[in-house]
Amino acid sequence: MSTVVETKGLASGYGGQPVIHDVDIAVNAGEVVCLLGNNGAGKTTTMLTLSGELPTLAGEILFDGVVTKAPLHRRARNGLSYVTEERSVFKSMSARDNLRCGGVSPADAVQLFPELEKCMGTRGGLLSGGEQQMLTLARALGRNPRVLLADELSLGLAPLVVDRLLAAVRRAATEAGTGALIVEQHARKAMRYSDRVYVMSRGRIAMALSSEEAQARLGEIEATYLSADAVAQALPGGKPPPPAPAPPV
Ligand SMILES: Nc1ncnc2c1ncn2[C@@H]1O[C@H](COP(=O)(O)OP(=O)(O)OP(=O)(O)O)[C@@H](O)[C@H]1O
Repeated sequence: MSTVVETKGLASGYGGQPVIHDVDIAVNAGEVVCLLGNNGAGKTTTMLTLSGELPTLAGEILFDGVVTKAPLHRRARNGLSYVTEERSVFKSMSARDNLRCGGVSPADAVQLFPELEKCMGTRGGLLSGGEQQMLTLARALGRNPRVLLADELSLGLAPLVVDRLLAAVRRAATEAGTGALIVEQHARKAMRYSDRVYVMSRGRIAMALSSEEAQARLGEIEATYLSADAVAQALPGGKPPPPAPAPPV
């Protein structure tokens, strides 16, 4: 199995100040890998750096085994599709034109998401949140990317739509060999559709495990890294969680 994207000792951040440190991540062709972590853990910063939108401050990024410092548009030409946190449909263009200007045929998009057929003539801004994200993902996957980076694809969407989106990513990995790195709030769901999981905390990789193992340890992962208490502790000067109430005597 070939590694399509890899980081070694990666540090990156803003204004020359690192917020992620010593990040080692690898995604193989045909794999879905999930990046979990609480708010501010550094997931989006990692994705921005992998996409070429933020500069590397230390360490390196390799695409297909070759170190790259190329900007996003060059990485995109070489097979990277990047879906950002913000919904990225062109609001005044029809769904059909959104696809065409991404070089994707509407028929391919409908094959992936049949529910898009009825909205092809509708302006992007008038689509529901779920339809917008299906359109975005259809545009990203329609280019048959070697690497898909998807940041919070399913933010604020209904559980059924989340399943549709994650299943489409899974299929692209299994059937087309895309290597996908996804940031997801729905940890449990994401684990069901992925092969491996990285958990980030305070800008570092805290755990790297198979999705099966992550599912078995979900309670521990949530309590330590994803809960409100874990978020409070990760903040500068964060207080430890209050002690659990004493059992009744
Ligand atoms: N544009 C920016 N300038 C300066 N610091 C930033 C900027 N964007 C993010 N940060 C800081 O970098 C750290 C990591 O943020 P990042 O957005 O990568 O986390 P995240 O895990 O994606 O969180 P969330 O789940 O809330 O999106 C945080 O401390 C955040 O405040």
